[in-house]
Amino acid sequence: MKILADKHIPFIEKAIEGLGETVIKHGSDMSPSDFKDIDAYLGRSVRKLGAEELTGSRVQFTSTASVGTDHADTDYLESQGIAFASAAGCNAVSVADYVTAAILNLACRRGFSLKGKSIGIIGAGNVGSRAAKRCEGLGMDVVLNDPPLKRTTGEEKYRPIHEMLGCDFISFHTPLIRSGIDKTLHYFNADFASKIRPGAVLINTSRGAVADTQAVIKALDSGRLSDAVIDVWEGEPKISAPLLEKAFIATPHIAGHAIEAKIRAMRMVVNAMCEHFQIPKRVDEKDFLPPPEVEKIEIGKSGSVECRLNEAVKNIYNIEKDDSSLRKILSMQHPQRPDFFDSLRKNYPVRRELSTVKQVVCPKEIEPLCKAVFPPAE
Ligand SMILES: NC(=O)C1=CN([C@@H]2O[C@H](COP(=O)(O)OP(=O)(O)OC[C@H]3O[C@@H](n4cnc5c(N)ncnc54)[C@H](O)[C@@H]3O)[C@@H](O)[C@H]2O)C=CC1
Ligand SMILES: O=C(O)C(=O)[C@H](O)COP(=O)(O)O
Repeated sequence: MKILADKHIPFIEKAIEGLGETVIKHGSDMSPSDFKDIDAYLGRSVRKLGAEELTGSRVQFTSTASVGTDHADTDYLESQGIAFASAAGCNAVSVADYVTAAILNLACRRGFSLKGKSIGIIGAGNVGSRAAKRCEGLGMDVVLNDPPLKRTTGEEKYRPIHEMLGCDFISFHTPLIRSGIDKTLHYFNADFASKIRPGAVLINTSRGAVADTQAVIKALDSGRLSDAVIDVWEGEPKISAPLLEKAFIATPHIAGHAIEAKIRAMRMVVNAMCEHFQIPKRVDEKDFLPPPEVEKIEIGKSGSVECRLNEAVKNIYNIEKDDSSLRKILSMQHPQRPDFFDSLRKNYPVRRELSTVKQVVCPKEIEPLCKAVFPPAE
């Protein structure tokens, strides 16, 4: 068996050792000829996957170590009888950590309290539902919107979109869907912007093209949006410099990049491949996870709750570092920028999920908030 795998799936070489011939490359360095004589492909979201790569290939099994599958032509794969696996839910905790870190950071630096602020969560799946729980725990009013879940479950907790237009924060957690009744392509556009609460905050950790870049820039310029937290960008790795300049927090598509999430994704796709080929081997993420780095965090006693929690979170995940790394792009020549964006993602430092801290010493009066920010490991 011959396997083509993305070099930046952590521990991939070790995990597939002994399973056959392996070719390990970074996704953006792979060319269609790399796919010709392979049986299995273990990829990431950085490389598209469809007819161009697979026509004439003998590949039987393909996969992506990500949740989003918009880079893969799943209709084509199905029509060719090629198996395809993704890593559903692998990084939901990591993205929820990111949203928590972003909201606390924004509230602290802008000097407002989160208590009683409202957030509309569009897409209440693995990420959205976890982000919602954290926000509720922080005292925010949460409105969920998820028409597909509303249709399948009938549950009242999924509200129509117009009910969240008045929210202080709007956070996107949908897949990128290009057409049909659940289309999310350019969901945030000029029309949407004209209906939201003036001064709202936009958070986009879903896919760049869920928001129309020009509409976000205009909404920031006009004050329709007071701030934006942008992790995902239209046309990555070529990103909009004007949006980067205007965003309050801007990061290089790393919300889901906690090491736990990446190893979970690796485990899911390798095991799916072994199952497909009826190979008895299974990998276990415990064999790859490094020990937690931070044993104990003490929450400070002075300052606003938001700033104290923000400082506590920074002990494990400092979102400001990711933001300032990305802003270095602005001092570079245009042709160098996409490679720099890519390199920040390829060489992302080890980041731990917030739940890995063993002990959080928290003043009694804010205990529920500490629990929301540092939830028990799942
Ligand atoms: N920035 C990052 O690093 C990451 C980004 N993502 C992106 O976030 C998305 C969500 O991730 P998960 O929660 O794990 O996926 P999920 O599949 O568990 O949840 C997505 C939810 O969106 C809902 N949905 C679909 N169309 C919708 C619409 N038009 N309006 C409202 N809701 C809609 C679905 O019913 C589903 O419940 C992924 O598809 C991916 O594109 C995911 C992980 C990491
Ligand atoms: O899972 C997803 O969807 C994401 O957006 C991941 O964070 C993408 O990770 P890579 O495939 O770029 O490693």
